[in-house]
Amino acid sequence: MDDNTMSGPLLLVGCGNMGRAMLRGWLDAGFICADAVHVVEPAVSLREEAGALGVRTHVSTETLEPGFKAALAIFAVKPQVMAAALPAYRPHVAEGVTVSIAAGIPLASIAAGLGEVAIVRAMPNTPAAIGKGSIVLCANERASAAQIASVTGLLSANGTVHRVESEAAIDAATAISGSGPAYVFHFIECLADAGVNLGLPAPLALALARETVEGAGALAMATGTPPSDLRRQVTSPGGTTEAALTVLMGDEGLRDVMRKAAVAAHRRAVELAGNISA
Ligand SMILES: NC(=O)c1ccc[n+]([C@@H]2O[C@H](COP(=O)([O-])OP(=O)(O)OC[C@H]3O[C@@H](n4cnc5c(N)ncnc54)[C@H](OP(=O)(O)O)[C@@H]3O)[C@@H](O)[C@H]2O)c1
Ligand code: PRO
Repeated sequence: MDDNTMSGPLLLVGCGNMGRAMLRGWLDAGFICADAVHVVEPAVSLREEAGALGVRTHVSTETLEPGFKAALAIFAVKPQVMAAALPAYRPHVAEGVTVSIAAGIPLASIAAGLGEVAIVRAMPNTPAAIGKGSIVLCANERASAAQIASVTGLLSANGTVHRVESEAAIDAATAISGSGPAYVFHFIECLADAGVNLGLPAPLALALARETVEGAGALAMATGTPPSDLRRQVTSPGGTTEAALTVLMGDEGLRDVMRKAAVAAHRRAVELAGNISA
């Protein structure tokens, strides 16, 4: 590849929750043609779902053409299966750039499975399906500027791409933006439950919780105003928000809970690195 466009086939290995989200983002944005994409996915229902999007599907590497060379290969399989999965792809990825989105798995470990090839480690999140994801990436020394630009170009169909030089930042980002949508979805669940507890019908409580998170997120992005200022704008002295924030911002409040949750996620990312030999 000599610029930031795809000049050959794209190989997606694993089309579960995150692989499918990314594929949808690429296709919906028109960043790739479906018939340039080969998906390897052992699960029949997921393979059929991918096939319905127009991409070519394979149960394993055995049905890839023997001389198949991916310009860009994306590994979206669980960290625990990376070590076993990588070697079969060696002949197919040697000339392109490989992207791994597996939580915790270091660049060096991926190279141990694939050989000394160009590798980008990326951490996306599920809003990638609608082009609203956050993607953090870090490349090894084999990846050329053109290859990194090509990966960045593709992943920008999934959302905002942040390049980092330190691989350690990928594990930290995993705990914040990679897992983060689940924290926000749980917040929506909790806010809706609180509404039901106060007597609102469940569908109305859920609608209000979803709309509030969407609206507050959009306002935070649109204004660029610090979130602490936006919070103060909601908080009338002696009013209702202040009463609630006394609970949320008290000892062992949300800040403390969030920090502990992120530390637990980060610790797990570091543990997952042990699932493949370097
Ligand atoms: N989900 C997220 O929000 C998210 C966000 C950022 C990063 N990630 C990372 O993305 C990766 C995938 O996560 P996920 O949530 O999408 O998992 P998932 O839903 O389990 O999808 C992974 C898929 O890969 C398939 N697979 C297993 N071995 C394979 C092989 N050798 N070749 C091709 N496909 C194979 C699995 O099939 P079987 O189930 O039949 O084994 C499964 O359908 C993980 O490494 C995770 O850390 C996920
Ligand atoms: N989903 C993956 C996990 O839970 C990685 C970040 C989001 O491990």
